[in-house]
Amino acid sequence: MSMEPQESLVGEEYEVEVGPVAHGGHCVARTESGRVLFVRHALPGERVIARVTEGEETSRFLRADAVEVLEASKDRVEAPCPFSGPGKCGGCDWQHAKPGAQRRFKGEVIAEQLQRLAGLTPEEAGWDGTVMPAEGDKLPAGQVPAWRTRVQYAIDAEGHAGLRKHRSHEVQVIDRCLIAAPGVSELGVEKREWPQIASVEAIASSGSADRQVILTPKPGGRLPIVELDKPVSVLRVGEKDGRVHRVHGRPFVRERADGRTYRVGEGGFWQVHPQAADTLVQAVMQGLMPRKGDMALDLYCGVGLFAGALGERVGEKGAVLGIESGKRAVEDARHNLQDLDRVRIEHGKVEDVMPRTGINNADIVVLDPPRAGAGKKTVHHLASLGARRIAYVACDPAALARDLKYFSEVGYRVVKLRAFDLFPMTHHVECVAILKPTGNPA
Ligand SMILES: C[S@@+](CC[C@H](N)C(=O)[O-])C[C@H]1O[C@@H](n2cnc3c(N)ncnc32)[C@H](O)[C@@H]1O
Repeated sequence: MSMEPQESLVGEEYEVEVGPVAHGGHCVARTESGRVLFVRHALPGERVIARVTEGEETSRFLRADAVEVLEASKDRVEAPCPFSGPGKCGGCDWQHAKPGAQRRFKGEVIAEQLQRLAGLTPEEAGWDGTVMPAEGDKLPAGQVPAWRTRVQYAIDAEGHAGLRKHRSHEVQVIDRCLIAAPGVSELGVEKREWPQIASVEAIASSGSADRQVILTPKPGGRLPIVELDKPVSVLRVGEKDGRVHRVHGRPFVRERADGRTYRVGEGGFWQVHPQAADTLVQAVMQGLMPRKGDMALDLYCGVGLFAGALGERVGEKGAVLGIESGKRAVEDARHNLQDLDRVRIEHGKVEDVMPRTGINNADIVVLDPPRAGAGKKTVHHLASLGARRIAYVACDPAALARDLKYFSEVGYRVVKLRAFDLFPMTHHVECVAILKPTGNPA
């Protein structure tokens, strides 16, 4: 292997015609010599000047920003956020696109991943090709949905709060994040200084008035007295153990979904969009159609969102088993579902707990894995349980498509797929796929 220093192409500019959207919040373009560019801040069909932000002579592809638009797409709008644009905040990918176009791009990415990794057309996946906005997010032109109930602020060397630039540790200082939920903005994290602090996560529950900040001090840094514009509970990340500890106030926030209250402690997972938990529960229950007496699994169950919904529906003769690897989330799930004695929560990794507990059958299954997906081993194990329906909740269409392919190898086919825009302005999208055993019309 040659150890010659490679010539950086950062700063080089190319005039290009912009091609389709690719997974990750950018578009594909080619230079005259055929080199592939992943261009941010561009839209399909535009002619732009793309300035390279990452890459060398020998790189397989280059990353670039559209720094000048020569021919604009009809989908382009002026980015409503002043901190969006080349070299600025990396949080949003599609501020410069109309909301309908953003959803269309996300749909194109899902279609491409399904075709490439699972060999499925939208029709074969039981998908109408649409990406649905969350309830209340269809706003008049120029208005932006303020949906983000959890914001991870990075703190710069002077102690100012901001957000990280794209693929960088640099901080874009901001005075307001346009997509932050009002409960987060009202705290005024951006208005004060945070010496000795590396990051501040601000959480505003959408199901209660609970507000929380989780502080990560710099190495050796001391915690400040936290005075914000609204009362908050304060937690900190321990320097030695990396775990979240209570400083004052409640160590959890209370969220609501499907008519139940869920305690979410110490930085545990909860969907970030206020409509997301209810939207996903509804889609999963419509797809699984639980029956009284069913044996149900909720894999990667977090604080018990789907286990709670299933526990309500399978009746006293049914049973629900949730599996979750986060210790604190398991405690919360057990607390949240203590009134449902048919629900049991096991602590551990799905791939370890399933074989260990000897689960060998289930009527219905929901799985909601992290971005990496479930993987071949878990998919194959799941298929052996003989469930009549499986609901797969996915935040990464590439991992979903790969896992759908694994399911198809072991006798399960996707019969319905729905996609939801639960992350407006960003490239993220949530999918719910419903699978049935091949050849089973029920
Ligand atoms: C996308 S979240 C879903 C949580 C829950 N279904 C919800 O909607 O609130 C994924 C969860 O899986 C957990 N997790 C990650 N890897 C795991 C594994 N290998 N086995 C079990 N749980 C895992 C995480 O701690 C997280 O709570």
